Amino acid sequence: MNPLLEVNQLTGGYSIGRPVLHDVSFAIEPGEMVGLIGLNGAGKSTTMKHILGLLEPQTGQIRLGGKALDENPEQYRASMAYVPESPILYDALTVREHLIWSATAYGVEERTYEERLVHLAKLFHMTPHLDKAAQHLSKGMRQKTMLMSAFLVRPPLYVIDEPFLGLDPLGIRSLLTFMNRMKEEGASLLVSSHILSTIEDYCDRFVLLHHGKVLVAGTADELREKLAARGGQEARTTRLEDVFYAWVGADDEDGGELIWRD
Ligand SMILES: Nc1ncnc2c1ncn2[C@@H]1O[C@H](COP(=O)(O)OP(=O)(O)OP(=O)(O)O)[C@@H](O)[C@H]1O
Repeated sequence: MNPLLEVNQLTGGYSIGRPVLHDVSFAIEPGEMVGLIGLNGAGKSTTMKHILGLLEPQTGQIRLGGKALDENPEQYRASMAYVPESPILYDALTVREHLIWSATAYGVEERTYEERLVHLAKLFHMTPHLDKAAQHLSKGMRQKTMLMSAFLVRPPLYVIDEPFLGLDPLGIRSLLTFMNRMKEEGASLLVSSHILSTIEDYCDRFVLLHHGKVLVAGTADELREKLAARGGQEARTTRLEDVFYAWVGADDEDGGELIWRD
């Protein structure tokens, strides 16, 4: 199967000569959910901005459906929906108006829009809030509005940055349920999070970023094996989150450059 998204030896960031990302490579197959994991400042959002085309690679390439952004910008952009870390909403527009705007921008037919709207509003417990202006929404409701706008569209790829912050436990469960459903229907998802334990059971694979480099990538079992092979035998039984953060935390204390060796 051809990957839907290919990030190939990406070096990039905000200014030439001072890259934030160094030689980052990973791919996502159709129907796969991949967790992009790392500490604050590891480069997760920067990687996503490159995938969206908001930043240009200094070296390396990104392909979506086999094509780079400049080969077919319209198709590239229409093939993904993005949920940013901090909700970006128009204060004066209601939740419903945001959803209509999103459906229109992506060409979702009216009947399909209505069906999806009812389902998503129910799932995220937003039915009573659909006609509230964004400025009157709570933080979690703002986040849910962004998520619903993305999920209305049903693109091949979802890029979701820190989706769990601000959501209550019911919201987190609704989101995980829906992401799983999208995955089963063949969509691909790239989800960044610090909270590895929340997505450990949902992601097919993980890409662990540290100081802008891919430290290690693979399934949860593969990561455990690799970590255990480094001498941490407890990695076979401990939660992946504890193993990973103990490891990168120790690296930061040493001030050393941690490089994964297979
Ligand atoms: N707009 C920007 N201009 C210049 N540097 C930036 C900008 N945004 C982020 N950076 C830098 O890029 C590096 C990676 O930041 P990034 O936001 O990608 O990390 P992250 O893994 O998403 O972190 P967090 O978990 O805190 O959201 C950091 O050193 C940060 O200071």
